[in-house]
Amino acid sequence: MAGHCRAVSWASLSGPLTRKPSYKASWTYMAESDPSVPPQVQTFWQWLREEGVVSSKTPVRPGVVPEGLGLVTQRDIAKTEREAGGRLPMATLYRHSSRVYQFYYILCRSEEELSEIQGTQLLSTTLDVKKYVQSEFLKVKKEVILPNWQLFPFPISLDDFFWAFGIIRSRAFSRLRGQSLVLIPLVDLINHSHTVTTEDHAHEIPGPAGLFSWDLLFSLRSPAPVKAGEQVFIQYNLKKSNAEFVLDYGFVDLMPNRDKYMLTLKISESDPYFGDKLDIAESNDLGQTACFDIILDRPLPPTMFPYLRLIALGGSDAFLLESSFTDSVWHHLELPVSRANEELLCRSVQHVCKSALSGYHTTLEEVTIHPCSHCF
Ligand SMILES: C[S@@+](CC[C@H](N)C(=O)[O-])C[C@H]1O[C@@H](n2cnc3c(N)ncnc32)[C@H](O)[C@@H]1O
Repeated sequence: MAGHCRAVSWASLSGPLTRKPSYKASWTYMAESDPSVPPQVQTFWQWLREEGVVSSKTPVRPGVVPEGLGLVTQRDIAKTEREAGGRLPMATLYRHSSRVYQFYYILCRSEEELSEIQGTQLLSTTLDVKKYVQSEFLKVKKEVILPNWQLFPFPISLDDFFWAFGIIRSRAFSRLRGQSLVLIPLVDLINHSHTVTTEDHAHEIPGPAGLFSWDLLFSLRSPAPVKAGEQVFIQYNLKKSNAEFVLDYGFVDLMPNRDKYMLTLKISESDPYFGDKLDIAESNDLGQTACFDIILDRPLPPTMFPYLRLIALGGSDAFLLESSFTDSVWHHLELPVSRANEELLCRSVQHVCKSALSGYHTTLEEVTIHPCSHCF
């Protein structure tokens, strides 16, 4: 089978009713499986070999790596080769490879365990997502599962639903033509590295039938040259904060600028100048509530201080809210308006910080890092 390119189409990725493109997997070479990978993965790999999807010269194979399982190259993938279309074409079908399905994992933590992250924004986001998944499950159960129970080979529990939700969040590829999300099992073994600075890795290419075919190859391109035996990495997401990384993937990333605190500010409805302040905020693309990402070691968001000064505006400074200042008020707010206004905004920021910090049950000095058996 060496050198033979065989395509397998994955019905799970498309259906005749949707008329969406179906993906095909193609491998140009053959590969041996790594004996250290779990038996299920070996069985799956064997099946792929029997189907002619992989071969001994397949450029990557599943391997045991510090991140759990990953994709390890069998030969050098050179830069020129990559640019000339040296792809890692792949697609598979298998389940439960990961040592830890992290999203599922954090969402399924008990209230007591979650109290370890008490005070963090991660806790409130996790609890919100948990509630959302639970309510979605009830909806899906009522509208899809119960009316079609005969289609499901086993009862589906909330736990199964959390599992599926976690799989999608941590393993699906997005932004492909015709599909908002795709799950491609073997490809989903690819791990993240902060050293990769581009998200450009997933591509669709026409299948053997050409441009007008519904069959597409999913092509994953290594963003960097990789030496034989090394792991291939991609960049999962350049924009997510570390809290989002933990929620979606279960780990924090080393890339700078991921440590964010989202400061939420609000113009109070009981403010005597509420209407005027809201008009000014809205004409500067902000609203009654505005969220500002405070990133460690980075300058504060430029619109945060004008917004804070606007919220604090009152007393003898309230003349700035008059209509004659409509065009220039924001410009004035970019610099301190008065000592009283500046002191008020400092006090309110201090108050926000103190109440955020009071949510933690330990101080930084009291925190001891416990080695965790689930961490890599
Ligand atoms: C798409 S899967 C990758 C395959 C996964 N390692 C496995 O064993 O199935 C994503 C998961 O891999 C792990 N992972 C990926 N990149 C990682 C990294 N740089 N550090 C730690 N864990 C990582 C996380 O558990 C993440 O949720």
